[in-house]
Amino acid sequence: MSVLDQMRGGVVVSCQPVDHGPMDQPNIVAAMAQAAAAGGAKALRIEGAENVRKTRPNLTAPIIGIVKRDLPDSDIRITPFIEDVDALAAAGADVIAYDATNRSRPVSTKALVDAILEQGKVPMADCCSFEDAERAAAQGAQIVGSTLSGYVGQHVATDQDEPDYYLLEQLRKLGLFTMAEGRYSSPERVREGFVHGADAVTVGTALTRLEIMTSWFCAEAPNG
Ligand SMILES: CC(=O)N[C@H](C=O)[C@@H](O)[C@H](O)[C@H](O)COP(=O)(O)O
Repeated sequence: MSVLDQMRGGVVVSCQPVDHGPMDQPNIVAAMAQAAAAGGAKALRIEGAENVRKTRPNLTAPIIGIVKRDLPDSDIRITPFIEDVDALAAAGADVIAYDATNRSRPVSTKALVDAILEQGKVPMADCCSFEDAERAAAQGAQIVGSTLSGYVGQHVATDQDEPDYYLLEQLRKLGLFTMAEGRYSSPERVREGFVHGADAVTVGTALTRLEIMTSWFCAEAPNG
């Protein structure tokens, strides 16, 4: 079965602990991935080649790999360099996701897609708009995701904001595999994602960022 068919109609769990928090360790990421797969996740989204390498051996489900970087001269964070693509491929990622927004960047999106295809991996475009996805489709991306909607520009979405169902419906029209991603923080939102045309829905924070999840519950307690 192809990687896309393995993910179709299912939930992808993004195992990205809070940066530099106590759970930000390859062993823990690998354990979270195994637990998520045991719970029914059809694929895992993993940040960092080291985490992918640690996770791969104990998992049959596809891995969507990314590398996140903080660059001094660009706002692009997700898989900005060809060397990131190569490291993720060598570590065992099946899909490689990259920032597909139209912002100033060190390496063109076309070069990134070409490098991912050259490695025999599936390119996934993390988009914030329909235009991003259209451009990505023309360049050879095989998955388009709503990942960056709400995170580019002035207003930055909070975890409490709704997912971008409208963008999802637009992405659907391209006829590519459509990933709903970003603020799918409850089973109801996952259901809505499929109603609005997702082929798969990625859930991150609500399952794998314990500090943030805990704070949601604590916010309802009288002593915070
Ligand atoms: C904007 C950005 O950098 N998103 C990242 C992409 O990898 C992750 O921080 C998100 O956790 C992931 O997309 C899943 O989304 P959510 O955590 O909302 O379920």
